[in-house]
Amino acid sequence: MDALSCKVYNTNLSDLCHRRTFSPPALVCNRKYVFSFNGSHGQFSLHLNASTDKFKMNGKPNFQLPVQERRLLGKTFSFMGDCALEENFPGVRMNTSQEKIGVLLLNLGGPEKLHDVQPFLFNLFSDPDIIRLPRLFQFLQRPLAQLVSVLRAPKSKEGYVAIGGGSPLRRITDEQACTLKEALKEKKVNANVYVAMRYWHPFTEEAIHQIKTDNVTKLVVLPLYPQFSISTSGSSIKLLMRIFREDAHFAQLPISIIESWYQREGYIKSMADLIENELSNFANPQEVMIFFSAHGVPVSYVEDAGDPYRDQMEDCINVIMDELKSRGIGNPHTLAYQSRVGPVQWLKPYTDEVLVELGQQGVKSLLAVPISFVSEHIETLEEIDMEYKHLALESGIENWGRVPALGCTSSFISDLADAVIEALPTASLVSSSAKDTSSETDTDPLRYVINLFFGSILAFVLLLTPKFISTFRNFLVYLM
Ligand SMILES: C=CC1=C(C)c2cc3[nH]c(cc4nc(cc5[nH]c(cc1n2)c(C)c5CCC(=O)O)C(CCC(=O)O)=C4C)c(C)c3C=C
Ligand SMILES: [Fe+2]
Repeated sequence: MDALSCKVYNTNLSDLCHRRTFSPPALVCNRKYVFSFNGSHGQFSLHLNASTDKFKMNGKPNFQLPVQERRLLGKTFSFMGDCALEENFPGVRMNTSQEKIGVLLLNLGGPEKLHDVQPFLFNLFSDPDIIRLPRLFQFLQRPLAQLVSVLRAPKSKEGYVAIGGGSPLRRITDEQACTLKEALKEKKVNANVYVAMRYWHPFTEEAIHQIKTDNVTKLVVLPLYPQFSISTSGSSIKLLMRIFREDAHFAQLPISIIESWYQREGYIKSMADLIENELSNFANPQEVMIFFSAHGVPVSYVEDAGDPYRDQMEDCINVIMDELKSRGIGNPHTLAYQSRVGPVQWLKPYTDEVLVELGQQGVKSLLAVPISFVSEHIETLEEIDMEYKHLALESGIENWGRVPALGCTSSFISDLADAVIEALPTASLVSSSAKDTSSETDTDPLRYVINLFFGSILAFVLLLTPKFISTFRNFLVYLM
């Protein structure tokens, strides 16, 4: 490891503008080298694939170091010109016996029995990242969650009854955790893999407790959502950061958080494999419309709160379609958003409306591709397989297919293992000084009383306005 010397010269990037020495590569796997250094904008990791000569910066494949001349000389890599990098190949490294690596998988969680549905919905709607109330009204979050969960529960239960009486999410996530542990082991990394659900068992707090008990010395946090949204990975990461800041144990633990990974080659190729495979089941594969259906979020998340979800989703689909094109598959495709809840505007176009339009336009064969989630769940098994299939057939579409969720597909899990390995060198201490403004209201009693006082007055005034009354009525009608 010490034999490494790795320097970058004269690049025009602000963070690489000085001569820098990188860390030794923390792990080498299939000739992939990962170096890290602290730049003025935070910690960076540089990924070098010695087989393909390609660089990745902080997991982004499009990042190109301005390299003018490259030479591979025996055991020395030399990059000259704008950037130079030299290293002696250090050989394969296993994590040491003192090092205990933990991988924390983040997921949503789902009710296992019908009896769990209402409390699960209460947990979901209590999350300020799911129902985003203006600051002054945040004290209404829990009463509103109680009301909405009770009203929504009967409709939700119907869905869970249709898929066998409960969510398969816990079982599938546990299987993914086991398979990931095995994949890491094959790549010479011994790690424990933990599951943290946001709204049902095993809750995030349970996983955190286990990580402490096991004396994990380095942690990689991996959300099981390919694309980032405030409402999914964002909410789970926010909760984790709060726990980490409040627990002295985690102040000493190097942690690396992978926020999104939809652009990873292994994921893209695995999705393309599934699509290619399902297309081959149609009588005329080249005529099939590839219909990506993503879970929606309210438009305000993207347009007001800066959620990158829509951009990442569109980018993800473009990359998958490029991969398919490179395999000679040039089918038409479209993207729509499903599963909206409540009276606000959600990302458009809506899946149900597009299906009807496609039927009217004469599309006869359609392959539905669930794209925002990597395991089967109520919205694939009930909403897509039952409701949307029925709607599509009614609208004139004759041949229907659906791509399965990735689940434990080996190429996909192997890629997740690579993502974990690549994230290890960037693990660093979570700053205790970073301020979490979302919890301020809960912890500052004066602010809470002021909010309660003015919020109650505002709520009272609003309650009397006709617009509010009709919005609220729509809201309830929509939920039931
Ligand atoms: C990327 C995936 C998801 C996003 C984005 C998302 C946002 C989001 N969801 C709701 C409301 C509900 N979601 C529900 C279930 C549910 N949601 C996701 C994924 C995303 N949600 C999954 C995987 C599941 C299913 C879990 C399971 O049991 O299998 C539900 C409960 C089911 C129902 O009643 O329809 C609700 C409600 C909102 C409001 C939101 C964004 C703000
Ligand atoms: Fe959802």
